[in-house]
Amino acid sequence: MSVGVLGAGAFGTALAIALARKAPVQLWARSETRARDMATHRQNTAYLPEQAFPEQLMVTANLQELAGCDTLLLAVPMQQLDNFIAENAAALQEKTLVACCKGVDLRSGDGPAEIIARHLPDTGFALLTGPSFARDIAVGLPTGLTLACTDDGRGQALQKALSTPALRLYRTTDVIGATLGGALKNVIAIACGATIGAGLGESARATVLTRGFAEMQRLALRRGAQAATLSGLSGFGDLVLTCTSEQSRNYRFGRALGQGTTFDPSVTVEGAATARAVRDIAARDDLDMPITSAVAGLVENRLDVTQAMQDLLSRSLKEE
Ligand SMILES: NC(=O)C1=CN([C@@H]2O[C@H](COP(=O)(O)OP(=O)(O)OC[C@H]3O[C@@H](n4cnc5c(N)ncnc54)[C@H](O)[C@@H]3O)[C@@H](O)[C@H]2O)C=CC1
Ligand SMILES: O=C(CO)COP(=O)(O)O
Repeated sequence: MSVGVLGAGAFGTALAIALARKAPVQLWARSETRARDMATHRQNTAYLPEQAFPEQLMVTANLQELAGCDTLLLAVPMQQLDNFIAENAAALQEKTLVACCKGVDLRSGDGPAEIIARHLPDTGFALLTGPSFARDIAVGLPTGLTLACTDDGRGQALQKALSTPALRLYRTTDVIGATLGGALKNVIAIACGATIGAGLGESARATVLTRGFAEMQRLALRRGAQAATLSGLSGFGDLVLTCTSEQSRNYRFGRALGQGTTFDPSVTVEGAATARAVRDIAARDDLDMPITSAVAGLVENRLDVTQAMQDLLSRSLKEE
């Protein structure tokens, strides 16, 4: 299997570094200047400074140079995926595409599998997701991920090719569960960050995390996911990591909301758009997702954290 990575942000670069420790990898960046800078300095100074590129990592801004790769990892932000696939469909045909993004597209309500199937119906698809910070993967710290692929034969081949001594992939055929777990945990991480940022305490965060997990399960099971996937790395595992770590951008964005401070708008925060997309899906499916709705309200500046928590606390008492 010959692997290329599309998208040279933090995650694409980290995956390329990890995989290039065992085999040649081509990393594609959309900016020619950035690609040249990375090729010269053998590191990604913008997104992952001080992580030296292995010898077998090649960088290019020319997609044609990845023509020989049969497997392409897509590491562009979720809200850019549709345009990215549409613009580059010709170069992506007859490849196995492994989406590495986490989220739900705001315009269509779709995940990566549906978006790719719309543009490239005959293309093999898998999703790589789970608890992992880019820097940890780049450094070579032990990390477990979920590889979801409905075609288990393809899934097995990908699992083998994309695992390394430090990066351990677990396999599932439940693409729906893996997609929704990875998408929704970011929304709940924003809520947890907001809870801590507003000074509401760690006990409150534990409740938000746990009730957020109940929302994740409610939506995912309704959409056909398996409960075991939600309890696995791509669901519960990533939820715990993202809701409790200062490394998480979603958590830090939420914390800034709670503190009433500004947050750099250029930073990728997948949970912000996903909260709005999922709030709309839940309304259509007649599902109760109060924490997700609250995050959507915070993101849209219709609510502040005090009001959002007051709304959650004043709901009628329920069975767990
Ligand atoms: N950073 C992390 O620790 C992890 C990130 N992810 C996921 O990976 C995905 C990408 O995130 P990051 O790499 O962290 O984001 P990032 O903000 O570090 O990088 C995004 C990259 O995508 C490129 N990009 C944006 N729009 C594009 C377009 N239209 N065409 C081509 N390239 C485009 C940017 O130039 C940039 O290189 C997200 O869905 C994120 O949730 C998943 C696990 C860990
Ligand atoms: O997905 C991630 C960890 O698994 C990265 O989280 P952030 O996007 O919140 O930084």
